[in-house]
Amino acid sequence: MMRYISTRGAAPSLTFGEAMMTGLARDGGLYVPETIPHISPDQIAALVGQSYEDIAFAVMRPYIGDLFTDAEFKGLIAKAYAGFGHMARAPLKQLAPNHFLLELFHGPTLAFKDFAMQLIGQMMQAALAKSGERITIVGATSGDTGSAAIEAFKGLANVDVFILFPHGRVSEVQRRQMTTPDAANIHALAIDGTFDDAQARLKDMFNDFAFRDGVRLAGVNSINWARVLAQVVYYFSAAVSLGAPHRKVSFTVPTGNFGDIFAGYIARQMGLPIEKLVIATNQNDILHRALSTGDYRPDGVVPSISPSMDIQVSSNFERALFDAYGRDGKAIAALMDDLKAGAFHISQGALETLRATFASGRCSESETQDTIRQTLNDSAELLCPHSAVGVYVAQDHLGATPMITLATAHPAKFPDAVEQASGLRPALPPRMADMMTKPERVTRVPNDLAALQALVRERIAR
Ligand SMILES: N[C@@H](CCOP(=O)(O)O)C(=O)O
Repeated sequence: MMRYISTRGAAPSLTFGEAMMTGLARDGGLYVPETIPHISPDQIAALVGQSYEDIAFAVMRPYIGDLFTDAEFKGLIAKAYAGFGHMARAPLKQLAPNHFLLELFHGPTLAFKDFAMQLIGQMMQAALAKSGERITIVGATSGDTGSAAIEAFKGLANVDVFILFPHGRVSEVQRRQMTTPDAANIHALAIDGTFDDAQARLKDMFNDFAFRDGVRLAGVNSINWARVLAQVVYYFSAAVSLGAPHRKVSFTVPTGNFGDIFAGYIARQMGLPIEKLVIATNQNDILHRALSTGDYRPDGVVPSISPSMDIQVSSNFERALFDAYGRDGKAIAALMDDLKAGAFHISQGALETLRATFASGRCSESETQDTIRQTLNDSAELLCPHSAVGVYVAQDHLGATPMITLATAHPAKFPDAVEQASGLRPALPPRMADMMTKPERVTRVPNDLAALQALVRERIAR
């Protein structure tokens, strides 16, 4: 049965169910499968024409061990995607010759995060129903993960959800998606700091074992392997629509915490014929700089019109480094120690390994705006700023291989930025129309571990 190991090599290996409920490994690392299951060209060919749900089952089944029976797992997948607003779940649109857009924003909160969050919501509920346990989820968000988690877990009796978002650094729609749900188990916390601060405090909570065990802490960020796994599926669904396994494709991914593009990497490792995975960054371009120079050096988060990507410490890059360093946990632990001291340098061998799979590019604020305007004119597609970053960077990598750019969020989540760029103000779906006038429930919190822990303890004791 599949086991999961830590990228830092000093935590016990776990089953899928344990890794899903654990979040961060106890040595501070991230869980990855001990081996990556291979899908043969014939098995990929058999996915052609299947529903998104059937592809999801075929791709994820080898990873989940005996946590669920086949029938249970199929039932959870069906429930997870039933609320999506598009029959195809992740439809492909053509933008230009050999350039396609994968629309990942038809889920309940209008962002790609719903693909994984809706499913892990179902899986965690089913696992908790079997164990009878109660958990405390703490999540860090730069805008999209938070609302997706709240939507997936609101109102559940055995889960409390605390979402840390950077005060004043998410769009109004993103903020209201987190602050207007009135379920008692939801706690929206606006932290005085950046997303990197929020994610660092979240990891601090996991690394404080007394706190972690005391509140039964669980994570739904992409530090949780189950999040990454669910996102592998749409790489398969898109690639088979464009001719895989007989034709290669490439993907460009607007990138922040590196979870989404890492899911593409896993699809490639499984055998999906992906030529290149292109990392698209906004002005917070640490990943582009790291791939270009080998230097991974955070230099402060600068707010942008694509706020979900305003990140300098991309958690999942650690998973890619783990493979690039030949799965040497000690080497990864040393790099992460260097990062605590300010930066790390990627060895030449590891850099070449990364460059064999990944390319990268950066998009400025004005290029983002121009791309929104230009894409509307040329293809009648209104992009959100994050997707525009992807489309801009993809244009430098177009060629004989079909390029699929991930459209990670609906433009209506960022109406001000989109209107400023295009003159069009995208409307929220009618089901969300009252959100802009509902009362908000939010607690402003300092960037301070002890204060956050006290707040969590106090709220769950109520
Ligand atoms: N861009 C994300 C940041 C958190 O990423 P995650 O994939 O680790 O949950 C967001 O919008 O919250």
